[in-house]
Amino acid sequence: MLLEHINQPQDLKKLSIEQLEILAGETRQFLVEKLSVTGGHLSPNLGVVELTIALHYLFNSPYDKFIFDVGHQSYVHKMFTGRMAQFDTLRKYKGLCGFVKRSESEHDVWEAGHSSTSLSAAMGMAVARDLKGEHNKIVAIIGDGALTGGMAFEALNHIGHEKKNLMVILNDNEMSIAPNVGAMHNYLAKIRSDKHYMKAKEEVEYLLKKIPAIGGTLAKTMEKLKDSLKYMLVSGVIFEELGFTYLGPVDGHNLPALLETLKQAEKIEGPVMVHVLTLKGKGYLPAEADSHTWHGASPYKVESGKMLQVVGHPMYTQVFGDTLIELAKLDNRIVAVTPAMPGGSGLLKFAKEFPDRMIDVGIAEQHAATLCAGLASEGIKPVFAVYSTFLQRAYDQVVHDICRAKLNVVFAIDRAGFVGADGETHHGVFDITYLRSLPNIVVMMPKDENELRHMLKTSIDYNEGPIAVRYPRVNGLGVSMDEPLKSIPIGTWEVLRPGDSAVVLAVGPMIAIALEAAEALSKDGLQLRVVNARFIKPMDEAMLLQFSKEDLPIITMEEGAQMGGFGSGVLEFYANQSRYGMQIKILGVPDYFVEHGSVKEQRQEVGLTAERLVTEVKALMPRKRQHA
Ligand SMILES: Cc1ncc(C[n+]2csc(CCOP(=O)(O)OP(=O)(O)O)c2C)c(N)n1
Ligand SMILES: CC(=O)[C@@H](O)[C@H](O)COP(=O)(O)O
Ligand SMILES: [Mg+2]
Repeated sequence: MLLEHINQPQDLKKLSIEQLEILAGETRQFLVEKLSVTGGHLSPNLGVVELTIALHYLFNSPYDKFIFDVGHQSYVHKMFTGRMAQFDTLRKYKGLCGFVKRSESEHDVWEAGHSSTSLSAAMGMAVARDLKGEHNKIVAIIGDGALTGGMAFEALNHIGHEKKNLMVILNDNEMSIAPNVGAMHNYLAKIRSDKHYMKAKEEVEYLLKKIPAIGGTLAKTMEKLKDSLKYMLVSGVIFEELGFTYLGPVDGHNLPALLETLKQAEKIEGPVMVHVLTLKGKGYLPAEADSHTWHGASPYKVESGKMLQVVGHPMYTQVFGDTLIELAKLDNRIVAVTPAMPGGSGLLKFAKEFPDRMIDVGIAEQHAATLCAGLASEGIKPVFAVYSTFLQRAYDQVVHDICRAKLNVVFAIDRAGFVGADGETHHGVFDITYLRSLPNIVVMMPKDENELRHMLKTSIDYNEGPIAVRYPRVNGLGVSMDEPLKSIPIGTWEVLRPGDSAVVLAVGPMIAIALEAAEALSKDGLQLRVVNARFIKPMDEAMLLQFSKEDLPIITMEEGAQMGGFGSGVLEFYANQSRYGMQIKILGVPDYFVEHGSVKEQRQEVGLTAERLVTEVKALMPRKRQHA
């Protein structure tokens, strides 16, 4: 096995081209086997095996810098940079990260997780290199999906203008997570698919090479025509217009062709775009056949290609999708908008049922948000289905275009709270903080999947401005969902368990944890009142005033940043009411980025557990007795 002798990129350089091709096969086998146990981003990584081999074969990482966009396709890079032995811990707690990670290796020069940052980072590194008088290569590897991100266009605009020496490898597999969308996608498809065009291009390029030998006036005329001919036939003319030298498209699985093109690119001054055509999922038939499903694979059986289904009640995501269909049947104002996550957001069935009321804008959260504002300004009821972490990308649009204008946009915020294996770049732990501080917005979170249904109904019925319902990346609790949809009065909480020792104001999945703690405390004679604080904004002020009258110690519990979160809101409320001397404890996510692992491990790490709540309630008791 060649693979076992690859401990560092230099080991690749000792191999012949034939051996590199054998190594590609062994690398795929390694990925398919390892990820059948750990799960992970299988199809993206199977698509970049030859490309990653070629990059490490030709260039000298970490002196030459590889910047992976998103970073979910960096497993092969990690294999060749000394981390093969750690793949059993991929995306596990304290194990190998599923994205590029500077702390793991000197070869990991740029961290991401969110899309479309690689070109800006590459430009920054190129400017830095030139200011320092260094001469290393800078290579950004960006997918066709990530290229639909606005940041990528901002960077292309700047790079093409500044003409810095850097290389952009466009890994074009025609897929985002789902099939890619947009005009850029269509343009790339034209380049990819126009075989006659490619043939003509080859013939004319052959002729252009012969011009000097033709001699006489024809040669002079052809010489004059050369640029316009080249211009006409350079397939990536859009990139050439932006100041790049475009090379390709080249077969991303043909190592000799890849190596030749990259060697050619290396010699070119200024920015170069190398257009590489790959097959997402290459080499593993189930992933080739359905690279959408195999984009983020659960553990699976290699032979059958059957993913091991997680047994449990429907995910909140599925309940969202089903409920939105139910609501959309009754209300034709409803339009769903997704930034390239139709599957992850649970909208595939909706898209089938209402094809003309489902909009996938590509990886373009900023555009998606203001598109929703435009829709709402004309009386449509847009439902912006977005992961909490990716909504961060559109913060100004939420502030400037939606909240300030008080437009009736519904935010269906999925992956709210810890997300598990994707880790720190993907947790939805900041949206409570960044939304509750905005005027005109309602923010709520259900206690279970049935209440999610009612909150969606509430959102559609609400016409006083923007409203957000956030829900976690977990299975529901298995509660009944038979009752007819009903609106919930805005700003009302509910007491789920009575008690007069202390009050816990719990948000979303923290409620189940609070009920477990209450049960344990009752065995010690302490009665914890459990409140479903389902409206983060506006809060139930009547209930808050009641608690201060009863002089009850209060604990808030949220799977979100403590800084500026729901608990902060409770503190602010009492401070503004001049209710001094209240005993209030905030349980949330501390002020650091929580790494990958399982949701359970992440909650354990930050103390969002029943045991912790029991301890905190007991710690508040003596002072309460002192009062008496
Ligand atoms: C800002 C942002 N939005 C959405 C995502 C979710 N996401 C992760 S990978 C991906 C598709 C990327 O497509 P492409 O760049 O073509 O890479 P491929 O998986 O095809 O190799 C998306 C939408 C993200 N990581 N960041
Ligand atoms: C890399 C990326 O951002 C997406 O693939 C993300 O990992 C999807 O997350 P879910 O698995 O929660 O849909
Ligand atoms: Mg792609």
